[in-house]
Amino acid sequence: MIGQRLRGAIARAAAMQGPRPVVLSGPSGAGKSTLLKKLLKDYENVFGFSVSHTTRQPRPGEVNGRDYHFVTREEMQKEIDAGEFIEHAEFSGNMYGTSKGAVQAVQAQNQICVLDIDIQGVKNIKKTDLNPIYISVQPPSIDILEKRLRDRKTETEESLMKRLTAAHIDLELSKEPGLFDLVIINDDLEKAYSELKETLQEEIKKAQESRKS
Ligand SMILES: Nc1ncnc2c1ncn2[C@@H]1O[C@H](COP(=O)(O)OP(=O)(O)OP(=O)(O)O)[C@@H](O)[C@H]1O
Ligand SMILES: Nc1nc2c(ncn2[C@@H]2O[C@H](COP(=O)(O)O)[C@@H](O)[C@H]2O)c(=O)[nH]1
Repeated sequence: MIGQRLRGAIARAAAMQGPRPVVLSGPSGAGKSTLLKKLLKDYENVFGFSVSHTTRQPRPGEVNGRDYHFVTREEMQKEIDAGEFIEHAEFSGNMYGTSKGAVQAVQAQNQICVLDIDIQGVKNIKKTDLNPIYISVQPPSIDILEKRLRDRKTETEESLMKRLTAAHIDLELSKEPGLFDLVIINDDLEKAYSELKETLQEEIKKAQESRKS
């Protein structure tokens, strides 16, 4: 009886701390967005996506304000100078960044905030008090990564080369001990997704508990 009460109190105390945000990083084309979309679909009210700003052009099907806030370099620099960003980075010839507002919008909904950011973003978020779970999604090989990026048909030959160069750097830097809490090799999509869900189980439970109370 006492044991049960204690267990209940511990569960409530853990839930009160609130779930930690989640950072998904890894080379462009590794499968972050694919995994994230599955997570957002399966746990609609549990996770919320931190909508980044970018200066790159929208791809067909991308919606301003849902996939990214698509802005000009001048607009983004102005907001950075005004202190509105938690982190920002130059990637493959474009600026990307997470605004304070993007994270606050998700947290205001009581959802677990998921950030999809490159490795420079990871290093910069480490300097903040956000305290997320850091996950690196990686391809089984560079050749497979190149094939996935080519098949996605979103890149020019030039931007593809830039992304592959960045991928080599990412895979090297991500070996730093302690930088990531988990590395997922996204070979089989369902296996990778199961691994992601399993790692986030505790945070999912916390979020579901806090939504009940
Ligand atoms: N396990 C997998 N097996 C085969 N193809 C996959 C797998 N995971 C993702 N893909 C495909 O690889 C391509 C790249 O995936 P995705 O766009 O999710 O990568 P990403 O890491 O989000 O890239 P970026 O950082 O550029 O946004 C997509 O066309 C996706 O459908
Ligand atoms: N440091 C940040 N990196 C970000 C952010 N939003 C996205 N990204 C990363 O950029 C690349 C390319 O994305 P794509 O949509 O053009 O393919 C990818 O690695 C993303 O993770 C951000 O806010 N900050």
